[in-house]
Amino acid sequence: MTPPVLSLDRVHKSFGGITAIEEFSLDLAAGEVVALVGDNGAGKSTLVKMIAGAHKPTSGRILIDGEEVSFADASQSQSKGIQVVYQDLALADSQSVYMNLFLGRELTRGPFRRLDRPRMIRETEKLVEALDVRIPSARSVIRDLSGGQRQGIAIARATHWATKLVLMDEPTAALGVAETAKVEKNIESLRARNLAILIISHSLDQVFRLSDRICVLRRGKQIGIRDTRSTDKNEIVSMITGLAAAA
Ligand SMILES: Nc1ncnc2c1ncn2[C@@H]1O[C@H](COP(=O)(O)OP(=O)(O)OP(=O)(O)O)[C@@H](O)[C@H]1O
Repeated sequence: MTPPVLSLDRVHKSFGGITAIEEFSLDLAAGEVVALVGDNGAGKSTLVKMIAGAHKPTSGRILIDGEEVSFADASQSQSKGIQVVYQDLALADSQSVYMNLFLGRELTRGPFRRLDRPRMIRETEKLVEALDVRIPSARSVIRDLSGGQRQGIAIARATHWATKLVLMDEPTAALGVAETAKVEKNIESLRARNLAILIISHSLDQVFRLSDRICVLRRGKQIGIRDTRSTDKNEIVSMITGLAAAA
């Protein structure tokens, strides 16, 4: 049997005296979209950062393809095919689109390893066209782009490099309706490529549109996991808040 792409096994995280995650377990399969929901401070970002290698779990295990991993930093998770799209995007504002797409993995040519700008530009153009990200040019500087265009670039970068798992921390929080729809289409195409996707979203409409399963956190506690098709917003809201569901 193929092991899950990602397994979290009783992961716990505290920051000094603050418990951010009590104990969290989840298996995520290839081609599956799991939504992580919970109120502010529930521990969602902390969980994503642990998977991405930005934080180390205090205890518990993280497995990729059935193998335990312990990432010292984000570049180690990237080399396992994991990419993150953060709320604040982590793009280099003063750099061009194509340099951002290849940040840290720039293409070079010749014995002096000069930057192969024409190839990076060509590949960027192909990618943004395939993902329908409308930007003036691959040479545009990030700070001159709109929020939606930037998010498109962040997702294009994740799409280009991810081979297993994409983590998304509120990818559409700052976007309008049309831009959100485009991002959701991109998420669907990642799923179609058999990537596993863990998405944090505060929009339950979005969560119900995109996810196969919904995992609820409340103040660091894993409240439960539901199949999206066999639950409803009432139940999820009551799990998030701890209050009884409305009749
Ligand atoms: N680096 C840190 N140092 C200390 N405490 C932290 C750190 N990061 C997160 N926390 C704490 O851990 C808890 C969970 O925070 P986290 O950001 O993971 O929540 P969240 O569910 O992503 O919230 P939001 O929806 O507001 O982004 C909070 O109590 C937060 O203050």
